[in-house]
Amino acid sequence: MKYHYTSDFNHGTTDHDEAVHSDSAYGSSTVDTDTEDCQTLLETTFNYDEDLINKTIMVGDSGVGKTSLLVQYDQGKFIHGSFSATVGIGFTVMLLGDSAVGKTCVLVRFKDGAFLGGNFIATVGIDFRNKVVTVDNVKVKLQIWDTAGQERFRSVTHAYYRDAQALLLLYDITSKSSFDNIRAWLTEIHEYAQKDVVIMLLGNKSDMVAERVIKREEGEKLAKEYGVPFMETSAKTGVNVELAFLAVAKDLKHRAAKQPNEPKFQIHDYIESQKQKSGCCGGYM
Ligand SMILES: Nc1nc2c(ncn2[C@@H]2O[C@H](COP(=O)(O)OP(=O)(O)OP(=O)(O)O)[C@@H](O)[C@H]2O)c(=O)[nH]1
Repeated sequence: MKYHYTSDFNHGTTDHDEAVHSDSAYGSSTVDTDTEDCQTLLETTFNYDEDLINKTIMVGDSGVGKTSLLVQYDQGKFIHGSFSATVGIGFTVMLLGDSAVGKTCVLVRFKDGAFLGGNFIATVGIDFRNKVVTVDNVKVKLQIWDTAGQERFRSVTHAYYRDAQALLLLYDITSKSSFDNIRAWLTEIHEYAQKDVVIMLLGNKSDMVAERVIKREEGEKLAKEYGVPFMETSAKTGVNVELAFLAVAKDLKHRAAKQPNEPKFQIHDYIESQKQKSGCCGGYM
């Protein structure tokens, strides 16, 4: 079982803390504990309570130790000599979609450049990781929230929607139900997310050519209907993963720094031009 909680999660009232390690922005890799043991542990000790969700924001001068305090709280250790100023401009990106479409794998591919193969371990609750990217010579920190696709965690993720500035909505090109559910996800997004949130539709697992059941054109058509950009990605091969995050970062950065007379950033054109540069595949809207 892939067990995640973030520092936003109140975990003071359950007794899972010692047995479970967090895999957050400062963690190295996803922690896979013995599946059966952890499943039992979860069933017996994880009493999810919506009321326990809270948020803590740390403020203070640069260098006072905010990041170190968070690492200490999150991992129980102090990282010596690791000071690097947290960059000033940052955005929150949320990954959404049915369970097993590949949200965690896409995030790990983007963050660590690796593919999490092997047994599928469903995310519990919500996890986050940070990655700094450079957009037009400006460092932009993306805090990326990986949500659990399973229905039973839906109320947890709802609580986070309104803080997200961009949403990457995934389906699996080998799963018709995950594609069919995209409309329901978009309805939910319109209900809970900010009105001007950046949305991108991703058809993941494009490497699984033989198992494909959703044509690229179907993804393109749906994206067009909702007026959102679209790409097919593969967490396994890495195709279009970085481009998806960078396009979103660029769009958000342009919005944040836009002068009154400056034209709006055209995310569709950007994606197209980047794909042509890399000679890459994958559809877009
Ligand atoms: N071939 C292939 N397999 C993938 C790809 N992305 C994910 N997978 C596999 O699909 C399964 C599910 O991946 P996850 O990333 O854990 O799925 P998720 O969307 O995070 O699922 P939840 O945490 O339950 O919401 C795993 O077995 C992955 O190895 C991909 O691009 N290609």
